[in-house]
Amino acid sequence: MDTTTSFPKDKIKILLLENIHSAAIKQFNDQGFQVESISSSLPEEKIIEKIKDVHVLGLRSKTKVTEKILDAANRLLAIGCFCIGTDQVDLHAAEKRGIPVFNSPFCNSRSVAELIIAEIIILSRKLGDRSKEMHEKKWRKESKACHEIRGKSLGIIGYGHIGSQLSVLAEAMGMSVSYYDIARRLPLGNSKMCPDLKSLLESNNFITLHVPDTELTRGMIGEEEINTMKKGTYLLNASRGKVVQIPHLAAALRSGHLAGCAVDVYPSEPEANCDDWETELQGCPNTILTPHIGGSTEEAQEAIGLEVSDLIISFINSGASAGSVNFPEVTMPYSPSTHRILNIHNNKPGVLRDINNILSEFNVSGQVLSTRKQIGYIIADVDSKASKEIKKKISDLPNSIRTRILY
Ligand SMILES: NC(=O)c1ccc[n+]([C@@H]2O[C@H](COP(=O)([O-])OP(=O)(O)OC[C@H]3O[C@@H](n4cnc5c(N)ncnc54)[C@H](O)[C@@H]3O)[C@@H](O)[C@H]2O)c1
Ligand SMILES: O=C(O)[C@H](O)COP(=O)(O)O
Repeated sequence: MDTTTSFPKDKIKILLLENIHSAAIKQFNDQGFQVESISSSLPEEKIIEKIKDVHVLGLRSKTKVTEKILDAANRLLAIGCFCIGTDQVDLHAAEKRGIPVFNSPFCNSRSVAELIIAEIIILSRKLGDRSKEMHEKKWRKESKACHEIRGKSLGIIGYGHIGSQLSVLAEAMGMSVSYYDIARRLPLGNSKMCPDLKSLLESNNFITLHVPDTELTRGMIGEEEINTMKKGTYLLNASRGKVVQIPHLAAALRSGHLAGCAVDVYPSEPEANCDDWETELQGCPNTILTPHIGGSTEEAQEAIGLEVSDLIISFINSGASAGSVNFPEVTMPYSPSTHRILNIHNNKPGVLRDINNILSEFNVSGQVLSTRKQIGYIIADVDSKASKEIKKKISDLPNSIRTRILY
């Protein structure tokens, strides 16, 4: 392939935050890209300072990518969320600027499901308190209010990649499973769908949350929902921190209404490891607190690193946007001895006519277009002799947001 027109690969700058797995760094280095990897997240003002000449930003669940950051990111081609959640990125603002956001929709879902199974047993046998006592030289052997999980009931809120895997694992441990979801989901094994949230809350020994952070889920478990749960229920949250109203959870634990809880996510979380982090849940009985480690296994992080870096490399090298969460998904096989024009434009009537008026003067061997609410994305393989002229004409159109030329 003639690489005279593509942006030189060794000039492409990638900034990775939050200790993204070395598998991703290796993939980017193998492409000849420049990579800077930082183990922590960064506050908005620091990212604004660094983002000016960055082409790809990689992050996990902590880093907030705001419109203010995107306004400063005039070279940014793509964002990679090396995790499942993408609520930390202003997806609307990224779309408007023609910046695709890629994520890894399920590589760490098994890790979360296994953590929840472990925590259900730990809570049911009060292992957290027993272990803490042993470290304090206290021998406290007792079976009171300690139970097997076989024959107990698990209510899953959010029956997606994590919830459904958890359903199968819980049934394998002898639990009965019900779930509540706003979408129709295939019940796996003998699990039962609850018609509404209330019926799930009032009928399960263990209740676990596996929903995204959305307008609908923020604060969805508050005082009323906790009071709907039977006395002695256990609550687990490894979804997003704003889903459960912590003060009401802490009160229910201290009053004895809830028998225990396991929390992995919090309304606000530190940008890096620290020694002074506080939550109202500290000191509550039979309470397991973990620092957002649901997806933190070697297996999950390596798989995520490979998956998301592959998606980004493919977008940089061929314009393929499959796997993005906020962008029209377009891919097109390579056409030999052509140059590839990538154009992202405002999705307005007449734009395609203007582009095709330009392309119609030249030999086009392939063209694919897809649109979303705000933007359209077109890939066209054109005569390499005319590609620079075509790129300039399309780039100059009033509704063009970004136009690239490859090969
Ligand atoms: N603690 C961690 O380390 C960790 C790891 C991975 C994912 N997560 C979080 O868990 C969430 C779920 O992950 P997933 O892979 O299962 O996502 P998913 O998209 O596969 O499943 C989410 C499910 O929740 C349902 N849902 C959405 N809004 C709902 C509502 N208001 N009521 C009931 N159900 C609702 C959806 O229909 C979907 O079935 C992610 O969005 C992420 O925020 C946390
Ligand atoms: O969204 C996710 O996948 C989880 O919250 C994991 O986030 P992390 O990669 O920051 O651990």
